[in-house]
Amino acid sequence: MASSIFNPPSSTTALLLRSRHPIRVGPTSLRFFTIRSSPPSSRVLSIVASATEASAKVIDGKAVAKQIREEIAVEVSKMKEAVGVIPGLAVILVGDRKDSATYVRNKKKACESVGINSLEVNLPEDSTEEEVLNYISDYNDDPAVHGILVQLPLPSHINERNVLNAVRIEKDVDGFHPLNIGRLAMRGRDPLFVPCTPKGCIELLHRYGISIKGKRAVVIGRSNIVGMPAALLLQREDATVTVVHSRTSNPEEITRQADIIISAVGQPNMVRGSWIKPGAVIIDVGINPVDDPSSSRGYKLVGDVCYEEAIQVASAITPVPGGVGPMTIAMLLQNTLSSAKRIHSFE
Ligand SMILES: Nc1nc(=O)c2c([nH]1)NC[C@@H]1CN(c3ccc(C(=O)N[C@@H](CCC(=O)O)C(=O)O)cc3)C=[N+]21
Repeated sequence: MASSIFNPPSSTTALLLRSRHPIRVGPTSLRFFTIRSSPPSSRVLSIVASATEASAKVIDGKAVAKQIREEIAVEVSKMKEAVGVIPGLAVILVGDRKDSATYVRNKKKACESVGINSLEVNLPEDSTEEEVLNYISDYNDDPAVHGILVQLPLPSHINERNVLNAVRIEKDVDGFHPLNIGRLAMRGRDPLFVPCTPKGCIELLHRYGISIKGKRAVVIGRSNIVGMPAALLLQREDATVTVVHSRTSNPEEITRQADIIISAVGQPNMVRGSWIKPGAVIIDVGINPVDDPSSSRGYKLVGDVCYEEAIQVASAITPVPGGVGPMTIAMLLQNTLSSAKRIHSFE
């Protein structure tokens, strides 16, 4: 799979070309350069004044995800042509949480858009653990299925650990199996799959030419599905990583040292402008519904980071929606394709 560093989608190409250099992570961001290089005439002074209310570059996850889907579609048809195999993703949804149903529908649509087969089973809320395990076992043995995803969260009477352990690691496209996580944590070892959301965060940094090596990174949140694997991935990319969590004293002070911030806590607008070092790059994983009577849905989605404040301080930031969310799904498709390739020894 092509994942070259200077390979942004068409809508961001212009921005990157204009800036000539990739974004510098750290206090010397381009906007300060603009200010210093302005001659001191009164007309220019007003430009300088507005430039100090700088605004960060917006990292367009939706556009990058679209480009990745296009790349995957090409690979899927190549594979079909060469070996007659179509990658297949099986999604297991238990219960009728509205948000989960929406995510599953979006995953299905995304599969269709790139030519991946999607199988879906929607089990009732009161299904037993055994019933869920039986479906997993069938998909484990089904040669048309290359990836299995059990939508989380599961109803509380089902043991998540037993369920995730049951997915064959060769089909664990979520990357949640303990053996995949264990390999991710070890130097000199490689997991078969990297969890989709953290992988999407790193892919955004790569595609925007933001270097990670030697940078100070702070991950806010330590969940098994985002925070912890994001910290492991950043460390594999040679960042110096600190994890800030609910029991951290001075989270603001620690976060302010970061060149790169990945926030995955699920608290709307928790990270304020004062938490951010000027020029830092912010990847906001939070997708938090907050009441909004002016919206037709009655709510809107906001991130963990107070966007209006952050955009004044950071050099680049992902929006919510349109940032990490679409990348999560693109990475799921990528993992499913690479699983099918590996199982059929293609490439
Ligand atoms: N086994 C499992 N794997 C997952 O990957 C998984 C899961 N369970 N459970 C739930 C979370 C959440 N998740 C999202 C994926 C895409 C968007 C997404 O595309 N969001 C859009 C907005 C969508 C909207 O407007 O409602 C965006 O941010 O632009 C959001 C959330 C995957 N998850």
